Amino acid sequence: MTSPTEVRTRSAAARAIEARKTYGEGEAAVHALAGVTVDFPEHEFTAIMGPSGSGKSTLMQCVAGLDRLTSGAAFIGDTDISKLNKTELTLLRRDRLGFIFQQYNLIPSLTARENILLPLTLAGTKADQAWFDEIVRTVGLQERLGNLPSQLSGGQQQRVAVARALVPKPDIIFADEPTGALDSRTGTEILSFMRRAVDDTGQTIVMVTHDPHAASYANRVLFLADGQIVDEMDNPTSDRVLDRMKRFEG
Ligand SMILES: Nc1ncnc2c1ncn2[C@@H]1O[C@H](COP(=O)(O)OP(=O)(O)OP(=O)(O)O)[C@@H](O)[C@H]1O
Repeated sequence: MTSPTEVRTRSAAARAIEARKTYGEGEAAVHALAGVTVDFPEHEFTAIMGPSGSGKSTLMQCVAGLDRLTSGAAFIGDTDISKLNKTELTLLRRDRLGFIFQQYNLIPSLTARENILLPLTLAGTKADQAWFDEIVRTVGLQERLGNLPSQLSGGQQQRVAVARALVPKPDIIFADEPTGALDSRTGTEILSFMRRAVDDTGQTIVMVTHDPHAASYANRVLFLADGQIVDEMDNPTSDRVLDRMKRFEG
């Protein structure tokens, strides 16, 4: 039977419906999201761009259950997360979502292997060994699994974070400026790997970025301004994204 929080949606891994988020009250109110309706289709890589303060992180955080909408609804698959309590939300994030942030958020006292396996350890489940090996090989960490984060370069630490997000096979991965702290070569490697995860394993990724090059790895770019989606672009190239971003400055 379908519970009250389940509704039929098409093949969206996540979606927002009339999403509004207001900080503060009265004259001081900031409408970080001013009515956003959007689908994040399964097996696609979506980038979210827009000027500073346009609401990118707020949209991602509210769809990923890290923050609550003021009104409207956010869905992960068929689950209306605005109706979940705190514990249900924590479990949903743990069991169904993956996260990659600009700061890698690795546990300093755990090895690379333990960090990668942490979400599964917390959930009390075991890794699919073949899948773990494949991910580790693809991100090139075979020789580094026994190292602590402090013994790894920034790029290697972000590879651990990407592997940690992918190993549990989440329904969707949310990435906030995942390459923001990396040099361009390492950033490109990470983006290529994220792209391959979508193409080869059917992963779904939503990524907030300021970088037109990073956005060019996506299937589609959403452009936000003043808390609203003002444009979108399929099959983006760096140049087309850059041109579109320049129009925000005019
Ligand atoms: N906790 C908060 N309290 C008050 N205002 C907030 C809070 N978080 C965000 N805002 C405001 O909401 C708006 C949207 O912020 P958000 O961080 O989503 O933008 P962004 O597009 O991700 O920006 P950036 O590119 O600079 O990271 C901004 O005006 C911001 O100042």
